[in-house]
Amino acid sequence: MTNFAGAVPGPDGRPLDQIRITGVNGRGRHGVLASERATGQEFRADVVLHVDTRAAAEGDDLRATVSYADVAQEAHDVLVGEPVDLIETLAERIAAAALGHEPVRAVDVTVHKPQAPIPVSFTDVEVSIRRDRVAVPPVVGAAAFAAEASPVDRWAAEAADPHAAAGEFAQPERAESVEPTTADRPAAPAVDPLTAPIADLTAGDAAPGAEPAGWSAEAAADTPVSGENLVIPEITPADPVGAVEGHDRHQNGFEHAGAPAADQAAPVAEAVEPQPQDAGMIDGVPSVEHGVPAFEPHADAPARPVEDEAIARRPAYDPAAAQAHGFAAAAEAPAPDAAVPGAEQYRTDEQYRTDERYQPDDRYQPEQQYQPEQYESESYQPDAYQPEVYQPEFPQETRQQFQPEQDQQAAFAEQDPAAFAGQAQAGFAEQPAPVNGVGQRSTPEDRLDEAPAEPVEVVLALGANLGDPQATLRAAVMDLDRITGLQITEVSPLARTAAVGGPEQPDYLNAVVVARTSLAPRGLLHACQAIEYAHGRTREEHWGPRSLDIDIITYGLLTASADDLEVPHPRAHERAFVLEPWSQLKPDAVLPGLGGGPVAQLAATAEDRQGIRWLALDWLTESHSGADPTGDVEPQPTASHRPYDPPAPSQPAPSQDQQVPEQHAHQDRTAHEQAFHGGPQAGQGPGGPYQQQAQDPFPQQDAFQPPQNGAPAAHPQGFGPDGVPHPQMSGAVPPPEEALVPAPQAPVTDDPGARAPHTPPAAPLVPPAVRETAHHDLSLEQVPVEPAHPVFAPVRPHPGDVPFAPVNQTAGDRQRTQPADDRPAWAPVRTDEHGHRG
Ligand SMILES: Nc1ncnc2c1ncn2[C@@H]1O[C@H](COP(=O)(O)OP(=O)(O)OP(=O)(O)O)[C@@H](O)[C@H]1O
Ligand SMILES: Nc1nc2c(c(=O)[nH]1)N=C(CO)CN2
Repeated sequence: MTNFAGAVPGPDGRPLDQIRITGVNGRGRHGVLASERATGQEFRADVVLHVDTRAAAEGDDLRATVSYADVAQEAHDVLVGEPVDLIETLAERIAAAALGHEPVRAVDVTVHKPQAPIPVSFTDVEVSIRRDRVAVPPVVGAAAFAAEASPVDRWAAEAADPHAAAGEFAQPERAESVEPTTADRPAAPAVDPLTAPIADLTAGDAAPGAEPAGWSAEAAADTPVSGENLVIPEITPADPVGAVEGHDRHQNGFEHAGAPAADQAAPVAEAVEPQPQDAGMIDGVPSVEHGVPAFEPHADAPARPVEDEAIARRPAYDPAAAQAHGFAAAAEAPAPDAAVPGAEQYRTDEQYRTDERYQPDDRYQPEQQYQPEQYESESYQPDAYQPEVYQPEFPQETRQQFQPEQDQQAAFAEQDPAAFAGQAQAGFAEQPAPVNGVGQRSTPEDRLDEAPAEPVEVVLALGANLGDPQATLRAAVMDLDRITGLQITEVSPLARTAAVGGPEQPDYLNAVVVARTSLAPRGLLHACQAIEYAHGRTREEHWGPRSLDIDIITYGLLTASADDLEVPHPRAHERAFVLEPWSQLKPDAVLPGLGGGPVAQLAATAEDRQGIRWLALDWLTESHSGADPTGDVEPQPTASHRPYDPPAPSQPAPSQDQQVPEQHAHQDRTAHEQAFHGGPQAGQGPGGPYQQQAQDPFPQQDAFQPPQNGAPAAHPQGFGPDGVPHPQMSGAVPPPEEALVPAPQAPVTDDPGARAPHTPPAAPLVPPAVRETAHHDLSLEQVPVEPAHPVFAPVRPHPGDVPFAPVNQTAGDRQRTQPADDRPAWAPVRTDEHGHRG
């Protein structure tokens, strides 16, 4: 009954259990036809609740799980409630209601419409969605973000001031706070170092953790929702429940937000094609298309204002608000389900509450069913939480984050009652304490088992040098993004790097992804390891060759060490193969912890920096490692058959010393196109529809200039350190030069005077981010933009822009972040059920 394969992993990485409710019936008036509105018809819902049921089973206690009766009732209420056009909307609302129950970590909803007005014989129409608790806050308002000093600046300021108080980049005892930069901000609560960067991003101009300044529930309730200010994180393809974060708020005091939630629900849900999100990373069977979302907001939609971000954090569907507003109107119509036999079977809340078997003992307060306080009771939390365990490592302020939320809030309230009250109104005060999948704080082994209260930004490093590394890394990116509780936001260029340490082995391909996660650090480690294993990872030799390696580089600003996991990764600070792609993606990134600092500077001085052979921008959609990205053909690298024999040059042959790898690369690319896609214009390329461009997507050699003093000689084929194809590799084709970012040549300098001043460009210059992290002066170097690059826009085409569109970014977001450039920043990777790109 569910269309989603594979269990959803819980915060600890273990698969969650499932509670299935099938065939919830209701007669509703949903549909786009007037006749459907007038007469109504039958709708049916199936709901799968992904819950950890162990604690409930252990204590035989309903309170530790979710009452299926409640969820069934809520599903029924939606089916018979306010008429909407789409069954997608119904599914979204039911999912939101289910996720309103704390123990539910994810939910699958199928809505059936067996009597749909279809003029041919059919059995049923159904829509299935999976939603989970990871909510990605809205794309950062560029202005709000730009107003902040960059992390590097803050780091430098802190490093330069010997008298500086505990700062954000300090070692553990000083790692807890991110200072508001605006004097008149309300005082913030102690900031959770895990979530501080995210709080920064999401709170816009407000203090970390606070609702945006000036926002009030009442004011937001009056905010009209239109294509202009409609916020879409709730329903972006793999952004399953932006609604849910808001919904949590509903559950915790947000229901007073008022009408717009109900108003919002219809346009939001009907505008976007739900994209199932498969948690199948365990079995490694991709079943998701990261496609172009159906919904695009108004072309000149403004960057999301702060107020919009507040709205974005509210539920897409708020049953309470709907009841008060949307449903009230619906109630004036004749009750569509009045005569549905058996409807009363779902009306069991009351039964539960009056049924002796479920009578609460003195601890049981139905209205507090999943409130955090309940878990403070002895039976629920005998030994779960012992702050003193952590005391030696943490100063008081830092420990605050591991105290129950209520304690933090009490401290905050004491510190600044007014600010506290403001936040309480906006839902802060009643946010649940971090809990595991059953709504009950588990006994953490250590803090690496603690799930964060809010999604945390994490940086993961991927590496591979066996098999078809590029294909593996691509698949790994998609697998990571499918983890329930993890959502990739950005992907770095791909670096080919000389192997560091270990035995003699082939070069690596390395990349870095930035993601947000609601998983505990250890849960994230296990999920990453599951993906490693799914891709054939074995651990035979220390630092030996491997099909896939995924390291957790950072987990927010957390600094923690245990036998099995250390964050930040203890060797990240010295590894150019991690730092360089990371700094390309995030030029301002700062590595916290011992040996940390600005990533670009660390990259510049890392010992293995010379081992960075090239960086490719378009690796998610173009093949640089030799394997056919469609998976149809597996080219064999042999002396007699190169994967992509270059065709006869269409240009005058370059002189010997001009025959740089880029030339090979370009030729190889063209040959690749001919071999696998019938030539450059042969319909849909591997990157999906965005690659169908009128102009030759692979410009001729003379259409652009190769980097003047940039890219070092990459080996035109083969993957061995000496350029000879390695027997274990399927061959390596360097990317075409338009996809290359010059690899580092000289140490980076922070002295702007050391860089030649920019002359007015005849053509766009190499983007600053590239220049600054390429470690040499490219100020006069020009790169062509016409004809269009095939897939990726250059790194950071506009200051402050997102360099690579998040994997899940919507078309609307692309428009906002790439206003002056109609080339796609990122072509969605489409995969079939076997993970092959279509
Ligand atoms: N931040 C981290 N990310 C991933 N694994 C970690 C981390 N910290 C500790 N580990 C532990 O390291 C163990 C070895 O990991 P792995 O085999 O991937 O190491 P490696 O990649 O060969 O070497 P390196 O850790 O130097 O990258 C893992 O089983 C894991 O428990
Ligand atoms: N170039 C490169 N060298 C390595 C890598 C890697 O990913 N890239 N990983 C290692 C262990 O994790 C050891 N050495």
